[in-house]
Amino acid sequence: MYKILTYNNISVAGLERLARDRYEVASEIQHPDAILLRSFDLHGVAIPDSVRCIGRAGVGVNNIPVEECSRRGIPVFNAPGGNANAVKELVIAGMLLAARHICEAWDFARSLSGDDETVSRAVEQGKKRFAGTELAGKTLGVLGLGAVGVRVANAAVSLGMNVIGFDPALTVDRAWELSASVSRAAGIDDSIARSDFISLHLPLNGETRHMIGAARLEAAKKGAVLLNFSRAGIVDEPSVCAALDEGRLSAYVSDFPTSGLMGRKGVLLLPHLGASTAEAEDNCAAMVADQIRDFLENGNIRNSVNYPTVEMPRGEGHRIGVANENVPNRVSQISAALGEANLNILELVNKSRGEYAYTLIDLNAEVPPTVMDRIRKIPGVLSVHSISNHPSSATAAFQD
Ligand SMILES: NC(=O)C1=CN([C@@H]2O[C@H](COP(=O)(O)OP(=O)(O)OC[C@H]3O[C@@H](n4cnc5c(N)ncnc54)[C@H](O)[C@@H]3O)[C@@H](O)[C@H]2O)C=CC1
Ligand SMILES: O=C(O)C(=O)COP(=O)(O)O
Repeated sequence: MYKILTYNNISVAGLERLARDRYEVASEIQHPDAILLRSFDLHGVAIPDSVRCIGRAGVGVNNIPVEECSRRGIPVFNAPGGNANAVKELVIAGMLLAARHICEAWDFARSLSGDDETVSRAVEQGKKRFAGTELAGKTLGVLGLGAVGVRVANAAVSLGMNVIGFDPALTVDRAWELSASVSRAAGIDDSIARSDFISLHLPLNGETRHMIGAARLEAAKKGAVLLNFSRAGIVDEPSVCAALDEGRLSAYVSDFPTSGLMGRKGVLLLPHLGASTAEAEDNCAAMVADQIRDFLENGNIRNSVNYPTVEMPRGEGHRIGVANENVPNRVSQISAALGEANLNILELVNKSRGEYAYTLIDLNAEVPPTVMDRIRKIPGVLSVHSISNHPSSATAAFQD
């Protein structure tokens, strides 16, 4: 039995991929083989030694100590694109909420009382306070053209907006998906200076933390709207508040409430709802459950944020998976240890990614625990697992 420790509610569509006869899935469990979570903050949590991989049923992994996992030979999986459509739809809603003052107007309409005539009079007198602007013809600057950013950009084009975008690492696939009407901004400053709406779609990391600060916001068009469906930490909150106070920004639409933003004029807050649709929750949970399963049962790595993609079809051999530092001679030392134990390598795949590498080896016989220990002790080897000899159909299920 494999044991999966869950944090957060994981969609049934994902849990169903982990068959009850082979998987025990629970929010409290001893010696888990894997952790399956959404936004739960894993920083500061002692990850048990038994954990072989971590699956994030979503995209952002800033809630996971990825560096520590890498050093311990633990692949971290996520679900690229699995919730992108859900986020895109809420971003479009966010632009409309701000442009048409929908939240304030909704509050006003809900506050009305009296008979039909009284209400009707109040409506006609009050509505001028909520007159807005249209999206068509306005410029949207999209920062980060990944799964979400590209969809937001394309949807905005279809609403008649002029769209500019910036992504220093735009992939060829994303470039193909992007509408030809989206033009390229020279950089972040250029995007901000030219936009009526600025939408952030990049990961929170050391480079992007507080990326949107005072200097950049000073260059914004007067009355611009800033939308943040990425992470709170990408903006410098005091600078955003100052820009709102000065009227430099007319609204800040954020999926990440903080005490400093609550109740502040011009701030529209949603409770981290971007990925909270039935479809996105199902997609992400199913993708990540399949990836965890394929790793535990076959040693394959797909959609990992810290280890290379490694997939090897299952044959007759006895399989081991080794995570190691990406330095010379690791594979030769591993194969020497196997050879000295008279084990014959049938297939071997070794891939590296940055500082880390991963090797899958099929052998003619089971690797005895003493040899596994010997491999484990090779300097630079981070984790070694013997992979059960009952290949799963996880890959096939995923491709469906
Ligand atoms: N509100 C919510 O519920 C959700 C929030 N998110 C957040 O949105 C972020 C983006 O999601 P996806 O588009 O699916 O991720 P993605 O990985 O497909 O795209 C991120 C893009 O940002 C770009 N990027 C990185 N650094 C940049 C920089 N300094 N300037 C401009 N672009 C930069 C990357 O090159 C990449 O193309 C996630 O990392 C997550 O934090 C994602 C899903 C749901
Ligand atoms: O996928 C992401 O990055 C998200 O922010 C979604 O978070 P959630 O799974 O809804 O807690």
